[in-house]
Amino acid sequence: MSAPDPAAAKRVAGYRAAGAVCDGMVVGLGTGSTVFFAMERLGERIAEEGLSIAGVPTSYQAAMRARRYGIPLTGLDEHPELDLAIDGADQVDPRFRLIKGRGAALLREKCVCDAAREVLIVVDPSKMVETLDAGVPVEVLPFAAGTVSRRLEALGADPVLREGVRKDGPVITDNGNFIIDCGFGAITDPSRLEREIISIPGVIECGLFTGYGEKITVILGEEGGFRILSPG
Ligand SMILES: O=C(CO)[C@H](O)[C@H](O)COP(=O)(O)O
Repeated sequence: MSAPDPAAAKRVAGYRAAGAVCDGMVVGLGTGSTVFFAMERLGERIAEEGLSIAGVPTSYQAAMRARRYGIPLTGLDEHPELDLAIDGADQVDPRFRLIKGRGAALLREKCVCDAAREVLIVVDPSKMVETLDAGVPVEVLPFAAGTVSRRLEALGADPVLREGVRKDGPVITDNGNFIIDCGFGAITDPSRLEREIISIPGVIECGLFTGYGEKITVILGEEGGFRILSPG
């Protein structure tokens, strides 16, 4: 039996999400390999069907991809309420609480998730877990990285400043901040942990998304098809 192909599953999920977009919608565009498949398909629909939409990108990378695929862009100032957002995730639990931020786009991703009436989370099966236990990325004001790290340690984390790849020193986010990655082990109360992290002075945002389960639909791509998982 051949090994599962995450890229094939991601493509199925992304393409299915793009199929849910209707003419005239303003759509939040997440960051990451799965949502980029959705953007690829949206680009095809714009070219083939004349689909008319505008996208709100969550990172420079998402904006660059959108331009490549011919998706017109707008912002939250023009559209503080979005019809839909499409985004990926690093982990999803049965109550649709998420860990996001592998790509360091979590701050704008949370703004877009919050602004959207409906959110499609596109994932491959490796992302579905019973208990969230991946590292939680925390976006931090550089000035306060030291004090924030101490406070995160007091919450039980092992904070590690994220380093650049092909760039010396820390990753600088699209918003000019640092990312501190925090392993907590199995997270028994993700909502409480999210509240505790974001209440630390100097923390801009964290990658726990625990308050959006009601408006999230998960599109779980598999090699041979997909499953739509609804809240509740
Ligand atoms: O949160 C994210 C970026 O900050 C991504 O959505 C998440 O990491 C999933 O990425 P991929 O679809 O490439 O697995």
